[in-house]
Amino acid sequence: MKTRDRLRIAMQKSGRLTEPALDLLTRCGLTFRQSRDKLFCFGEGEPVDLLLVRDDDIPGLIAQGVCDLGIVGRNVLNEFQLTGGVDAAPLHEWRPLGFGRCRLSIAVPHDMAYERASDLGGQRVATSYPGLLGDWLRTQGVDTQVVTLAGSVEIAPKLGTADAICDLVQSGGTLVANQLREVEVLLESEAVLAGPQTLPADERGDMIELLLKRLDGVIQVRESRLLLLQTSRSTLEAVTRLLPGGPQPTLLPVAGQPDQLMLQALCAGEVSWRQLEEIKKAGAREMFVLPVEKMLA
Ligand SMILES: Nc1ncnc2c1ncn2[C@@H]1O[C@H](COP(=O)(O)OP(=O)(O)OP(=O)(O)O)[C@@H](O)[C@H]1O
Ligand SMILES: O=P(O)(O)OC[C@H]1O[C@H](OP(=O)(O)OP(=O)(O)O)[C@H](O)[C@@H]1O
Ligand SMILES: [Mg+2]
Repeated sequence: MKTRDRLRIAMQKSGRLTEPALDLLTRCGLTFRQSRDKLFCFGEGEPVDLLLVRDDDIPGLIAQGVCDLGIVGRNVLNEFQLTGGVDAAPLHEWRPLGFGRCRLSIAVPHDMAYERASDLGGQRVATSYPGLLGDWLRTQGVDTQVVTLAGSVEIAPKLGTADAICDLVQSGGTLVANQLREVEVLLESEAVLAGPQTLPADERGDMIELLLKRLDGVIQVRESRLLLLQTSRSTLEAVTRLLPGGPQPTLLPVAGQPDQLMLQALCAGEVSWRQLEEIKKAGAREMFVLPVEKMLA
């Protein structure tokens, strides 16, 4: 295949991962010219283009070298690794991206007795993930018939085409609506940045390394908060003890008030109202929690 000098990233054209994936790439400083109804988006600033496709096609496009990277659910990536056939050059999960969280679970009708995997012996389980389910059943040593369906898996037990199901669960609402009970979690999933196991040894490899660094910065700050507060020197120790985890806080003098200090702390996650109230009780005042926009270590 002709080598490209621009990086090409595959992502879902229209679905659950589309908005958060575009948002993430935008935060990494990438902008695109084409309208999103098109299959191809040309990158304006950096030499990075997008291919907008069905999520199921993303691992194959990377394995064939049509795209250098893809943003796809771990469920789809791992299923491809198990069932992709000749196309299935081993892929690598370069980064978990923290959105599109769900799990692949086995669920059974409320009236079916289930205590352990062996209870599935001789039963039929419907799924759109025959690779992941088959792999799990093998590790459990259970002989179960896998019924592969493209969608609407949750109604298979009612239709009598299966005894149990193996499907994605997020809120659990679909299971409740279909009188099903979740009994095993096979995979915890989220969107990931997938790519080949070894990066291309040309400019595209350099571009991927740059993108990974930016992604790390974006992912790290997405949850980060900067906490600013004032405290007197006498309450500093008590206040510091209550600070949420993160690197050592910075202390600054307050002009004209020698016993007062301004404290600045980077917190790894949300700072709740309750935490703020506790810190205030310990002697802090003038507290601010600020989102962090960019960070470069
Ligand atoms: N409740 C959920 N149900 C299904 N997938 C979810 C859920 N929450 C997060 N996801 C993740 O989002 C991914 C995309 O889900 P979506 O329903 O948009 O896919 P799709 O219908 O297969 O889309 P496409 O048209 O691209 O094939 C899933 O593969 C999974 O990783
Ligand atoms: O636990 P929940 O929050 O209910 O989410 C899980 C459900 O969502 C998905 O279906 P979707 O609504 O996308 O329909 P589809 O199966 O036709 O894609 C998935 O296949 C489950 O059925
Ligand atoms: Mg799909």
